[in-house]
Amino acid sequence: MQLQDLLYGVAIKSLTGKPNQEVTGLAFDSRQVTENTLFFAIKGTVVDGHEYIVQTISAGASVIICETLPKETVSTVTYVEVENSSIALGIVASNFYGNPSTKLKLIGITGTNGKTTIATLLFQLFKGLGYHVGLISTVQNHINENIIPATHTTPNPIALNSLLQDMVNADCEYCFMEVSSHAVVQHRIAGLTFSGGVFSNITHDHLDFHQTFDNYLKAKKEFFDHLPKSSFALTNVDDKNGKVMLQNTKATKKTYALKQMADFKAKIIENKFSGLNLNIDDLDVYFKMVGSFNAYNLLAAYATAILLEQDKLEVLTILSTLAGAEGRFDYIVSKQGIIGIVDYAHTPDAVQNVLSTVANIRKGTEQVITVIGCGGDRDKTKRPIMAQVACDWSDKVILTSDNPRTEDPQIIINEMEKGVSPTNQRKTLSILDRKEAIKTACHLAKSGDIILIAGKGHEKYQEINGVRHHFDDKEVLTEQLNQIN
Ligand SMILES: CC(=O)N[C@H]1[C@@H](OP(=O)(O)OP(=O)(O)OC[C@H]2O[C@@H](n3ccc(=O)[nH]c3=O)[C@H](O)[C@@H]2O)O[C@H](CO)[C@@H](O)[C@@H]1O[C@H](C)C(=O)N[C@@H](C)C(=O)N[C@H](CCC(=O)O)C(=O)O
Ligand SMILES: Nc1ncnc2c1ncn2[C@@H]1O[C@H](COP(=O)(O)OP(=O)(O)OP(=O)(O)O)[C@@H](O)[C@H]1O
Ligand SMILES: N[C@H](CCC[C@H](N)C(=O)O)C(=O)O
Ligand SMILES: [Mg+2]
Repeated sequence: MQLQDLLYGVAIKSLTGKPNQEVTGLAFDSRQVTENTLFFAIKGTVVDGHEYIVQTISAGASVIICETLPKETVSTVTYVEVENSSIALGIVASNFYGNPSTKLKLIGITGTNGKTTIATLLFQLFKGLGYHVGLISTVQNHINENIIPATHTTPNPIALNSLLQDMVNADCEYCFMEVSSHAVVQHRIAGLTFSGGVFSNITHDHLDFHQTFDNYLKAKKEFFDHLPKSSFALTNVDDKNGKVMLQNTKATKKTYALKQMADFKAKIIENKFSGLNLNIDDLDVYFKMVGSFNAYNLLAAYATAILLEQDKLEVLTILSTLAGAEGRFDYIVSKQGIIGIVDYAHTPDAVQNVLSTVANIRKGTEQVITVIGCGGDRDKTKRPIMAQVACDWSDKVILTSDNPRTEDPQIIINEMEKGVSPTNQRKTLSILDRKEAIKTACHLAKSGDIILIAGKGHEKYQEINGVRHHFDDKEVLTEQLNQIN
């Protein structure tokens, strides 16, 4: 493709060299550069991509997009100076792949918790309604029936636009995607045309990356600030920051809530292990999904479908049969009648939501045993709070390892232990090995008891020092529950 066409929509500060270079590939990583590649020099959280410019030219890069021009330039190479290389990457990637987001209806879902659940429900719902559909999510990406493994919640702009182009080629009319706050700040969604945006909620997470809650909130809000006038912006007004999200959006504002006045309302009639009974837009409907937090997710999916002009009865009929995403309140009952739940709760709010759901639906005499850890190289401030919430809502807690990544897992556990109050200490154990922790929980449980394994949900690995070792909470839990008599 010609450079001039790729640069359409990019705010250029200066251009040095031929403006009509042929570009056959894009890369933001020097290690991916080959002949006639356009290289984007990006200042990252670890290194500065500008340091690799010379190396990429030796590897065949014909165009460099950068924020600072190198002191020495090469005459055969075109240098495009921009204010922000990450924004340019989003716009150029979109042009390179034929602006696929304009050729289908792209709906973005943002919020601390619930993104995967809402996006997956919408994907399953629209497939059930007979459409060709795409999904971009933490668990996996989908083009209709085809599964494409996910590396991030929101992929980088090259992977993202390539995926969207494949969806367009597969005749997808809709794509439901998660928009993480990292993706907004790093402009992974720059250049995309959204038909709608959905906000689930905002609570404590990712303060390692955003530093303050206010920055985190601004990142989420920025997604709505950039939505086009032709799109809709749907927000949860039961969340105290729900209205803030839409303050400056040009999109058509719509609201949903269980407790406040809203455009889309639902009321929980019954909340049991067998599912939810909701009154939704004046109709009583039974759903397979469990927990009041899932009432919000179901309502968000329902409202989105109605805003996308789908038939109310058809939508509710299909939604009532769906189970949501893998590893979210996924439960099994052992031969002895022990209930084992695997859930992806990895924030204080999510842990509280899952455990309060358990508290609401338990009969009263059984014990709740929670196995929980916190990820390494992630927000350290949530560690003691997650342990505290787990203790406040459980009869026994086993603190263990999650994905330690490059950190010492024992130090992570020590930081969690700081949240355990003296009165809660007697119900808390620390077992470093996650399998041992799950095994111990199963041995402590008696018939009727409820075991929650929190934090890793669908994940099939445990990441230790850059290596992903096979680990599957549900597999281990099932195996251990089957072994006890
Ligand atoms: C903190 C973070 O988001 N990091 C992402 C970021 O990396 P970075 O800014 O640290 O990059 P860097 O290593 O400093 O490098 C800077 C630039 O130099 C380039 N480089 C680097 C080395 C080299 O030899 N040559 C070279 O050209 C890099 O490709 C990059 O363009 O840009 C990379 C490329 O897109 C991402 O893969 C990487 O995700 C890391 C792996 C990650 O773990 N991200 C997580 C935190 C994340 O994004 N999570 C959210 C979900 C959060 C949620 O669920 O709510 C997500 O959307 O997945
Ligand atoms: N609407 C909700 N409100 C609060 N907690 C929720 C909600 N939906 C799900 N949760 C909790 O959060 C966990 C993660 O849910 P989900 O995967 O849908 O969120 P996510 O926003 O995609 O997370 P991530 O940021 O990791 O991608 C669930 O396992 C559950 O414990
Ligand atoms: N998207 C979240 C997932 C956390 C899952 C948890 N198992 C962990 O590793 O911390 C993150 O990257 O922060
Ligand atoms: Mg997700």
